[in-house]
Amino acid sequence: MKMKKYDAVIIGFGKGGKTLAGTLAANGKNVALIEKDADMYGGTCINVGCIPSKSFVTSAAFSAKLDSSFEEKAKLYRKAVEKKTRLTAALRDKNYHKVADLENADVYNGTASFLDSRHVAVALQDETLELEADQIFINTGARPFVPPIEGLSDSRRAYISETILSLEELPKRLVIIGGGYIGMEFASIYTNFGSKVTVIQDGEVFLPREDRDIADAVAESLKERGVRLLLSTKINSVRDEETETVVSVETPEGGEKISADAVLIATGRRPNVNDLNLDAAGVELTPRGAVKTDEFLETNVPGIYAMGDVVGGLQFTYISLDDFRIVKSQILGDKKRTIKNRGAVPYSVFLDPPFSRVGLSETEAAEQGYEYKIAKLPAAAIPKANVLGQKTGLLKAVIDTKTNEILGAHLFCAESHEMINLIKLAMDVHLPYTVLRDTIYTHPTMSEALNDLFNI
Ligand SMILES: Cc1cc2nc3c(=O)[nH]c(=O)nc-3n(C[C@H](O)[C@H](O)[C@H](O)COP(=O)(O)OP(=O)(O)OC[C@H]3O[C@@H](n4cnc5c(N)ncnc54)[C@H](O)[C@@H]3O)c2cc1C
Ligand SMILES: NC(=O)c1ccc[n+]([C@@H]2O[C@H](COP(=O)([O-])OP(=O)(O)OC[C@H]3O[C@@H](n4cnc5c(N)ncnc54)[C@H](O)[C@@H]3O)[C@@H](O)[C@H]2O)c1
Repeated sequence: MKMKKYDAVIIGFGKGGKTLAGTLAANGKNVALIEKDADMYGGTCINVGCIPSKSFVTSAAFSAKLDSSFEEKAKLYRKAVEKKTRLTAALRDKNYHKVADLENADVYNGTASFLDSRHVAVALQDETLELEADQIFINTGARPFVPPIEGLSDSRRAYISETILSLEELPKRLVIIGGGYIGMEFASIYTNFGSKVTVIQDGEVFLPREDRDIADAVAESLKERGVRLLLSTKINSVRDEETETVVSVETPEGGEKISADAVLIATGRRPNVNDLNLDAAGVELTPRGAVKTDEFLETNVPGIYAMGDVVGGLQFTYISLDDFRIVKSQILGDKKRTIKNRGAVPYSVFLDPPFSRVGLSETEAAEQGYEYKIAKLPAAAIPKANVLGQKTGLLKAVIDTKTNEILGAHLFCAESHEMINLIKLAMDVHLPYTVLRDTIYTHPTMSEALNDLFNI
């Protein structure tokens, strides 16, 4: 086996890994970045995750505004797939060159597995290389979990998010298994494209982590847009027939057979550790199968770190990026940034309108014994929401009555994915809510709604 020595080996071309490769190289280190799939340079986000799905969100919202037949919508959908494919190809190329063109960084297209705690084998197409480094970074992401439902893995009409993004024929009837992030976003996307969407959720509570008033507003909006939500529903089997697939379910009201042209599996993503041969390095896993790290993202083996989805925490691109910041702080900086002090982590579910959240819900604030007050505003009261024709929604914030600081916020309204970042910043720097209430915002914008939301 040919051998090569580096200062750092990074396994996986995800957000954390590629950013770290550039930073280490800029700091004079020799770096190897290993990616097993040449169609995945740049990672999940730009190839099969955030970016292509948000390209679909935009195309679908445009399609929803048109008063056209299903056939015309199917044509627009095909164009949306083409647009998404062009976009991801351009980003992939850009991402590849951003690392591969660096003088002291090499990109290898092969599957990496540990030989021991300092050596990694890379299975290239026609040979296997051995790479040695004192620092090794695992950034291998996550892969979809496919539940053991009879007929599901064999169905030729069953897709995961990666593959449905390339399905060129708009399904007339789409069944989505799972009502989490991917389930909700794809339900919103495909209903806007013109599909008849049914979401099947095993749990009895819709959006279980959110306050009921907000979850109810989101569920109501999806139903009004034509999405059928089945809760507490067990799937017995998925069976392909000649022209359709039949999903047999047990709902609280009894058994039902749902016909579909496509079935999307959106039942969570599990850390990608299978190929890594972690035992050889002595790297431990958590009970849920993620790479176990301390708060500085170092594994139990000194010199081996992990970043992103493979760590088993929140699965967002910006968490992978922040993991990079933590690792950078460890190996090049003051060692102060950790997963405990990275601040409030906001999230957005890109529905139409989007739903965004940061910090505590009202239920959590009550459970944790805070004395709090609630600020609420219907989206219909916001001038910009009326301009946009997006009057659906509700904004809610939880405020600590002792400190006047914001404990958390749920924003279900147009542009909430932008607004939530303002609230996150206010929380991180411990601003009293009155600052957001009294500040000048440009007009007409959705952000200016914070003047009114916090006017309590
Ligand atoms: C449909 C969808 C929509 C999403 N939307 C959003 C969103 O809007 N906002 C958001 O923040 N997040 C979103 N996410 C989540 C986000 O994409 C992930 O959290 C993020 O991309 C994870 O990045 P990462 O750095 O952990 O690794 P990844 O980007 O997953 O990269 C890991 C890479 O490692 C490679 N690899 C794996 N094993 C090996 C091996 N043994 N050897 C070599 N290479 C290997 C893989 O091929 C992959 O390219 C979405 C995810 C999906 C699926
Ligand atoms: N906007 C965003 O930031 C965004 C968008 C998409 C995905 N993501 C990331 O991708 C990850 C994966 O998303 P996801 O939606 O696959 O996972 P998820 O964990 O968010 O949701 C999975 C859902 O499937 C349900 N489920 C599981 N097995 C089932 C079964 N047999 N029948 C019916 N329902 C079942 C679960 O109860 C859960 O509600 C998320 O954790 C998220 O971090 C983020």
